[in-house]
Amino acid sequence: MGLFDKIKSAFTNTDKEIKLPEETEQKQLEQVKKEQEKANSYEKGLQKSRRSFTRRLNELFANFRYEDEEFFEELEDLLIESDVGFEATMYISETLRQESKVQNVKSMADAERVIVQTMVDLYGETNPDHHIFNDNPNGLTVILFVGVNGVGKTTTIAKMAHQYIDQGKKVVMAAGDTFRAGAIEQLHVWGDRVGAQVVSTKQGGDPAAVVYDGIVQAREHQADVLLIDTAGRLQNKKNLMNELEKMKRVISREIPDAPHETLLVLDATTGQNALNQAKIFKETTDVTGIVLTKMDGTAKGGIVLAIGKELNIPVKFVGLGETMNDLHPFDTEKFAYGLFKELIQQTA
Ligand SMILES: Nc1nc2c(ncn2[C@@H]2O[C@H](COP(=O)(O)OP(=O)(O)OP(=O)(O)O)[C@@H](O)[C@H]2O)c(=O)[nH]1
Repeated sequence: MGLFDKIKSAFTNTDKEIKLPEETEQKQLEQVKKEQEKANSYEKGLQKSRRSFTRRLNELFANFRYEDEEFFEELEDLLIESDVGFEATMYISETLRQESKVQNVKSMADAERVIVQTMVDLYGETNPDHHIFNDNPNGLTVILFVGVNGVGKTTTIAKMAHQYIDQGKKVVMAAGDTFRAGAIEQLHVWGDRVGAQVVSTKQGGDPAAVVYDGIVQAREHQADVLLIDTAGRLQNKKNLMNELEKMKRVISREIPDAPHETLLVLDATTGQNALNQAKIFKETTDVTGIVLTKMDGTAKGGIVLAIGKELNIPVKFVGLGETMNDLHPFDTEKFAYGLFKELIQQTA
């Protein structure tokens, strides 16, 4: 069953009252409540994109006949402007053309269903590894964060620290961005707020030395997780590569399988720019996953499809707001439902 059918069947079943056995433990009820809250965060966080896409698609169907070439041109424009990316746009448009030819599309409603179904299924197909998170079951998990300045890297580290601490884990953060004025101080402020120890040096110091100190401190305090901030200078690719490689060498010398994850943080509101950054980082270092921040701040929510089709790096987390609880592991079903809720309901 494709993702679309899965979501649709889940949606059409929501009217049925879920009867939990009377002896359901408080813990289970809390778990159900937490899941519901998570689903709501997706719906709330993706509201801007959902409203914009639904409105524009409805306008398209009101103004054009789906059999006309003009319709396809308008559809492609709409998708490109929603940051879906060239490859995914062409794939969606081509799928509709094919389906029209084999006569599976007889009405506007059919055409709308094909578009939404193709997009939803693409979310599932292009990002199959999103749920894989390599933590270290036998000790310290080391996560390296890379990305240019201002994308929300420090805030993402703080959010992740907060969530680990919430689970009862001990977290150390290493201020490996020794380049940007204020970056070290910013991480200290977050460390105090969330209750994580921060290891740092002075501005201009050697980031690899900070990483080493971070590992020493994490071991000394028997921490579960070490989160490492890095500087994100793209102007000089060679320097960036050398700096990241040196940090990674220090880490893997101390802990052979580490870093367990190298997460690239991208700002969803920057569209094509974010994609270009990702291409450079991909050439520079071994990125294991993407954190897409500020999804709540964009009306062009298609960027996950562009990343999936063009980069082949799984999106593992999404930022859906500014509070500490607004960072979520990427969930294809909740994400696609959050984006297409009304359109899926229309086809139900
Ligand atoms: N709305 C919204 N804002 C976010 C999200 N993630 C981060 N931000 C905001 O983005 C701004 C920039 O975040 P920072 O964490 O300071 O940026 P940064 O990438 O650490 O900057 P550098 O340290 O220079 O790399 C802050 O105002 C954050 O609150 C998100 O998911 N949604």
